Amino acid sequence: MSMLADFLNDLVADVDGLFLFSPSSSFYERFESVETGLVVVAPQNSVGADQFVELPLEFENVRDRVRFGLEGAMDEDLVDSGDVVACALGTFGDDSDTILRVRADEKMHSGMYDLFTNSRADPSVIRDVFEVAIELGKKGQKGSPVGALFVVGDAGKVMNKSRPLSYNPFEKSHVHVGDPIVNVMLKEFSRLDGAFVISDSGKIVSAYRYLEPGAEGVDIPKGLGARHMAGGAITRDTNATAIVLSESDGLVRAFKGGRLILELDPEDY
Ligand SMILES: Nc1ncnc2c1ncn2[C@@H]1O[C@H](COP(=O)(O)OP(=O)(O)OP(=O)(O)O)[C@@H](O)[C@H]1O
Ligand SMILES: [Mn+2]
Repeated sequence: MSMLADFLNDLVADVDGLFLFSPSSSFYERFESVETGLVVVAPQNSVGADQFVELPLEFENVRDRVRFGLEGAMDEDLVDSGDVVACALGTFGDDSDTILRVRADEKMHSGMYDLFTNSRADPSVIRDVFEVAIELGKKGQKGSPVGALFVVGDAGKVMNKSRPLSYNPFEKSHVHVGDPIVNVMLKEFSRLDGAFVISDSGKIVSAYRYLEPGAEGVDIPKGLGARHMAGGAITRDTNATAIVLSESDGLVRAFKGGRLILELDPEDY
């Protein structure tokens, strides 16, 4: 099997760093003293690594997990764009069963890391809302494209800067994003006007809100309409994150601090 050993050698030759994803402590200890550029990527830094990137959620998809780890490491200046790193991770279980070689690239800098780590709402709430938006974007509503606007976090302030367009179907309910039945409701109500308001912990506070933020100082790409403008602007006036599905181009965008920080095509997910 020397050819296979050669191949493995090639795979890790001249790398600038080694990323261990959720390593066990015994696995980590094997590398701890020898490697420079060692970065641990995990939900918690249970091994006490010096260089650590927190995963806010376990990405089932390996590409997403690696991309998130690299993006976090770039944001934290643990690697530079252009660096080539080896990653050790578990694809089928907790034990490391996979080695991959990848170049940290500005192109994989989607804003996802920043969105999760610097938002007020729980990372899992942001993820659940993304999933609803992506699913809606893929399927539309009964086959035709729909748009939707979700404002996540800092809900009290968001409510103060908005008004109802219609009765609020979530008025006395205590339902949360991520419950399967709620996702069905969100999709159903997305056909109607206005925004959903969701709390830091994921409670659906309201549907049908007309947002009235000040649009001053909002830096949003030209060509986006009122839904995106309102979604973007509310994140400047409050500490909310806005996740917007466009009816016209089908993309999902996220805004924070009055800026567009992420744009993705549901068909890629
Ligand atoms: N201030 C607002 N608050 C809440 N919802 C809004 C607001 N402005 C517009 N919308 C919603 O966005 C919908 C689409 O508006 P518009 O086409 O101007 O937005 P857009 O940014 O071009 O979005 P899309 O790409 O989906 O067309 C409106 O029908 C309305 O439901
Ligand atoms: Mn439009």
